[in-house]
Amino acid sequence: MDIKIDNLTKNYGPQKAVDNISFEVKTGEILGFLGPNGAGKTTTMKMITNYIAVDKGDITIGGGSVRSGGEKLRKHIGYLPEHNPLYLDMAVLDYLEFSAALQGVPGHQIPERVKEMVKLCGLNAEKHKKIAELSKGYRQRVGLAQAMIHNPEILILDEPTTGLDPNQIVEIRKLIKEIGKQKTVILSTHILPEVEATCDRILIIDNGKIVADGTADNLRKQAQGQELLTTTIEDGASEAIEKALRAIPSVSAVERLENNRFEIQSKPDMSSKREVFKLCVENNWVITELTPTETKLEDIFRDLTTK
Ligand SMILES: Nc1ncnc2c1ncn2[C@@H]1O[C@H](COP(=O)(O)OP(=O)(O)OP(=O)(O)O)[C@@H](O)[C@H]1O
Repeated sequence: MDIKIDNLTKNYGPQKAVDNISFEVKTGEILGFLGPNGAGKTTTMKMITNYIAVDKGDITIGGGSVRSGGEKLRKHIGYLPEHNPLYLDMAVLDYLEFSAALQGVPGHQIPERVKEMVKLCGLNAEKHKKIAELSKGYRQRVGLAQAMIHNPEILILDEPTTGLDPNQIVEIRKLIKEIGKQKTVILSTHILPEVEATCDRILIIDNGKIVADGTADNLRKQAQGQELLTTTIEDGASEAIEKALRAIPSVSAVERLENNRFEIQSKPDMSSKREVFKLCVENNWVITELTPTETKLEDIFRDLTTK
């Protein structure tokens, strides 16, 4: 089920939280929603899940507008809110049965659905415990199970791995990736490697506006523009090597990192690899390292959101 967002705007009084954004998410796609604190991620997610009303613009889910059919559309959506509200006094199984009934799962299907979610979310060993007795990570798993209990076609996950230990993070990411093959998933996070590990596409929002939309590779390419190489060249004096590198016509800047290790920036749309190689052959210098430096997602994020 596809989600289409058209010119969506939300204000809280004078505070503009979401400012005229448009994007689409297709079935089978996992979209990573990134942005600094207060960027508008949760507000957007709350509008998609119909927890708060849209001010301007529209959201269509499977072709139906949230403006006219919000209640009906809710059954297609599973939502893990940022603070994962749970009934702490309930046992895991009771809570999941209760959530299933709330979400309109027919009574005779509830035991089977609960069983499936317990298995999928790795809750078997904890299923008889009260939620209050669970660790943070297991509470998060219960939140995920609750979000998926009615087998929704769309999953909206607000910071799903917050508070999890590294092992649990890997497991929950695996789980989301698996689920995302058939469903439409939007997840927000502050953890940049998480987006690379889990998401097909990244949307970066800042001050209520979309500032980037694409795959991690695309964003990197856009940000890179210029080739950046790290090289170690041996068997020559570092001053002479640096001078010769600077003289290569395609090179725009050279920075010496350590003794004979340099960072070479090429001019826009030019590559210096072959010239560096030829230079070393001519001078009997030996290249022991020549690697293109990847722009990190962190750098792209900082670049786009700290203006
Ligand atoms: N109920 C509210 N009343 C007034 N302002 C609000 C309310 N909820 C959010 N805001 C404001 O709207 C803006 C967007 O907030 P939102 O919670 O959507 O950001 P976010 O990207 O989810 O941030 P975070 O990463 O910190 O969770 C912020 O300036 C915030 O202070």
